[in-house]
Amino acid sequence: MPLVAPFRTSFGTQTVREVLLIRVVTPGAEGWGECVAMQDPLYSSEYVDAAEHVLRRFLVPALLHVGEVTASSVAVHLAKYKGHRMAKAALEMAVLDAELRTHGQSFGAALGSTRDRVPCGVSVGIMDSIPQLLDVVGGYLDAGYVRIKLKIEPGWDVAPVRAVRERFGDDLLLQVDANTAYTLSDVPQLARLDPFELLLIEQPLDEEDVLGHAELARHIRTPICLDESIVSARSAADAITLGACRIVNIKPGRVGGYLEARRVHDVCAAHGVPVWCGGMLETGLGRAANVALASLPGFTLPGDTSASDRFYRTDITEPFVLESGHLPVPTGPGLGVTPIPELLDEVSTAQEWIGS
Ligand SMILES: CC(=O)N[C@@H](Cc1ccc2ccccc2c1)C(=O)O
Ligand SMILES: [Mg+2]
Repeated sequence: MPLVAPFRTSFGTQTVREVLLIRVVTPGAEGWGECVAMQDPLYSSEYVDAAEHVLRRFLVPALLHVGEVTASSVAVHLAKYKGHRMAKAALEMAVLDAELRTHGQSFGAALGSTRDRVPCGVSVGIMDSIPQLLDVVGGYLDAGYVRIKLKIEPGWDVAPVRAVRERFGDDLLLQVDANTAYTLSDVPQLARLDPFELLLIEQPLDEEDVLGHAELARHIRTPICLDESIVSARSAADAITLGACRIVNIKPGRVGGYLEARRVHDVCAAHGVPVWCGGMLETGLGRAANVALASLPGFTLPGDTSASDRFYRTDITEPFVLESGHLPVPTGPGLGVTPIPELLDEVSTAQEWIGS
């Protein structure tokens, strides 16, 4: 799927999204899952071809051998295979969708939704110039987004943040995301962000450097939020206990599924740690599930649950359209959305049936 504009982060520039979808067929209903892995292993170790391979070779056969499968048992059946959380999450999502459609229950109702719409933030890429950045940010604010997140990297951090603060004022909800681009030697530079009263700085250091984030937290005022480091409820509890983060970005694919995402939410709530729903440039399928998740009570910060047109001119489902800075939580059975066949066909490059 082509992106409406190049999206540049500290780990590269994306112009196209290659996405792996899973359709599960059961006697009761069909279910859809979306794997959030990128085409290349730049955000994490997973990537589309690897996810496809591990699903075909190990994960789908494991479920086919079980026979009767429920969504809550998928993770147990797949646990013997290490890692591949995004691939596992996509499979569990498809089984959960089929199960919920069969019983006529929405994702929101199943996960514990307490709201019927969620406030939406937007992730803004690294730009070629400050004027271009200010134009793009202005456009998103005009569209109604309630929070701005700026991608940063060494050489593009203090100046863009200062420019956005000076242009749009101190009341703007503003945060940054480094995608692991800094090290502890950058502490002085990161401390220069403190005067701008950011909501948070997301994943400044390497995803495995939990103690480094705890050390960084002793030298900067901006609250640290972790993304890539949080791969499960256990890792969230460990990071919080070690003082590595005060806020958590929850991405169901990164933690192994929506059921684990709810456990991350519960662990963070138990520690009084606010969470928000991150984004992986999902189609309307993953977007529907993320908006439902983002409506749980502990999601007290606006997430990267942007409208479909933030990234795509044409989504494969009915588009999610921002209404007064919010997206409505789908109410239909399961995801509440399904791919529109002709739109899915237009972007499909390959498909494969794996049956028992
Ligand atoms: C919205 C946002 O910033 N997402 C990720 C980074 C990201 C960036 C580019 C991507 C391209 C294809 C698939 C996933 C991607 C995720 C983040 O929060 O760190
Ligand atoms: Mg991030």
